[in-house]
Amino acid sequence: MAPTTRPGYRLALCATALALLVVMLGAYTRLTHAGLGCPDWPGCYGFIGVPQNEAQLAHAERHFPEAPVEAQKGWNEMVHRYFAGSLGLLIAVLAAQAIRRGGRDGQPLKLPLALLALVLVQAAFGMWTVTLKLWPQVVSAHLLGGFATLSLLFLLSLRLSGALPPLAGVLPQLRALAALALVVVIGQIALGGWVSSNYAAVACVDLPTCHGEWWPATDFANGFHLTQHIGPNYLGGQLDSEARTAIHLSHRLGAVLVSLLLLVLAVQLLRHGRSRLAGLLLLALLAQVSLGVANVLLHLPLAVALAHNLGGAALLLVLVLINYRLRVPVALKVDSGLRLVARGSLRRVG
Ligand code: HEM
Repeated sequence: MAPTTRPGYRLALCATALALLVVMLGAYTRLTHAGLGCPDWPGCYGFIGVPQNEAQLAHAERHFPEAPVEAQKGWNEMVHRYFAGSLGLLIAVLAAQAIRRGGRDGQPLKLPLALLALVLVQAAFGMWTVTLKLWPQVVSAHLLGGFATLSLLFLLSLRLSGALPPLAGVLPQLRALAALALVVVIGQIALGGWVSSNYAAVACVDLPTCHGEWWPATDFANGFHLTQHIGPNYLGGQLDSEARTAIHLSHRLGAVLVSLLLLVLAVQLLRHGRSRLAGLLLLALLAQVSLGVANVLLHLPLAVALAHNLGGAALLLVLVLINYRLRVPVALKVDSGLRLVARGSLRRVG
């Protein structure tokens, strides 16, 4: 039986693609040091675009003397905001449609509502990113929120796609392993955000050693002092070299842990006949580790840093897909007279 998609599927898919673009634009803004390209929010020096003519530039100088206009950085920031705003509207439409359908016929309701709440929180974090002048805690939370929005939209698309999940029983251990892998990858993404927002990417420029040593001088207490408030302006980073080294090394060690765990998961998927999922996982992992290594050895070229961000998103989506495939969230009728009644179990009907 060919799977039939549910209403809202195409819109959810468009929103997922747009979320990926917004995440990439956010990374571009961060990596081009344009996070403070507009010193206010939601406007830019009080305008809906970047100040251009003489009167607007004079207004900007009068009201924001400490932040001279840099048109390119301003546009990087504003383009990200406009695309993020459009994504918010799209999610609001998805939520309104879900409310109208009232969760009938297995249509998701809680997920679109959770997405709406999340995108509103993201808007607030976007504002704090600017008003708290790139405080790393806020920048990292904003990055994680972006990845969460993307993953949940992808999950919504999967649930609306109507594709039948595999029928064969799945071992609870395999499901638990996949769930653990998802959590660990989220942790690694958070660490990556912390590296980026603390400008620790080039804290070590050799690999696998750092400063020519296997374990150089590090300061974990300051590197992970989450309530620290050094400022006032965090652009370019404020931590000293040893604290940045600690952050950088943690992300490397995290990558080793992630790789080992994902390799075990891939082997288990293969053993359970899920070779395509295993292949996808290995491909995403290999690409992400290679891009991470290239980031270090080539001293963070913009294109590689952007691709590493995209790779993190791809790895996350692959894990969402695997976890979804290993679970059976809704009752689905199938031709053979078998009905899927609960997570992975089969019952004959009729
Ligand atoms: C294995 C899975 C990995 C994941 C999921 C991951 C994820 C991430 C993410 C999400 C970021 C933040 C990007 C941004 O802010 O735009 C990041 C940053 C970074 N990662 Fe990874 N990473 C992984 C492996 C590695 C490896 C193996 C290395 C190198 C040894 C590495 C080096 C870096 C560096 C240098 C940055 C900072 C880039 C910047 O400042 O923008 N990563 N990582």
